[in-house]
Amino acid sequence: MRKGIFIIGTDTDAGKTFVTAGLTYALKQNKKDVIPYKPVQSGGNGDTRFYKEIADLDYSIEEMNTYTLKEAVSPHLACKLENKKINKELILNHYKKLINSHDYVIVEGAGGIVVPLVDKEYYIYDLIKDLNLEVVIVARAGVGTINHTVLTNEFLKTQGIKAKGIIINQYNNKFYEDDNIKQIKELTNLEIIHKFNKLEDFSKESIEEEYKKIDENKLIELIF
Ligand SMILES: Nc1ncnc2c1ncn2[C@@H]1O[C@H](COP(=O)(O)OP(=O)(O)OP(=O)(O)O)[C@@H](O)[C@H]1O
Ligand SMILES: C[C@H](N)[C@H](N)CCCCCC(=O)O
Ligand SMILES: [Mg+2]
Repeated sequence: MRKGIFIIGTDTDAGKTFVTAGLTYALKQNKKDVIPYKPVQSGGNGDTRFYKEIADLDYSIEEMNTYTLKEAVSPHLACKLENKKINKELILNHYKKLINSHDYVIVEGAGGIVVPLVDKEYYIYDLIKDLNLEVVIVARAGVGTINHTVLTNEFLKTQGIKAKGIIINQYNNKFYEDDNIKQIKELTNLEIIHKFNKLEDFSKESIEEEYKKIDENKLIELIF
């Protein structure tokens, strides 16, 4: 069976792209047919370039993305600045094509869960529902994450979107980070699927080293 998952963040810069590329890398290492998909990116095509470079993908940027917007601001505003309007049908059709031709599709959101794609009309959570996908939440390890993560999970519940678990990013071995994770577990009742360390050196080599620690089987079992 072909399978998709939607990666949401507790905020922009939480590490969705880093995690999406990591999951892609791990599945690819395991000889799985996987493609990452970023429906809407604002601030250029950095996310899809990152997937391509870090996971050594042969896919073109266009295969992995529907809308690239210039300004690094909320997609609804970035669209307005270019006189564009996101057409959800294009995204839904793009996703359908991918899920019909790959075993695993990993979809990355933009920013957090309540980000407008079309002003007053269409939000990231609407897209998740239209795609009929479950989500994985990417959360930071550091101070501020309890509130962000619990609010994200509570909002998902109001929308009837199921969270499969949480991936902690930028873990830096601090005592308060362990307590943050404990609090998040207790308050959300969600599984902590994986913990990615904070890398001092964000080079391809050290990123790959971090990705090699992923247990692919556990990942497939918990996410898909
Ligand atoms: N584990 C990590 N260790 C060190 N730096 C990291 C790590 N994860 C992410 N970063 C840094 O944080 C930045 C933002 O991460 P990333 O691009 O994955 O966020 P995002 O959630 O995808 O943001 P967006 O909403 O723009 O898509 C990265 O460019 C990198 O500099
Ligand atoms: C530009 C940034 N890196 C993302 N691509 C878009 C983040 C939108 C956030 C909107 C908001 O929640 O205020
Ligand atoms: Mg990103």
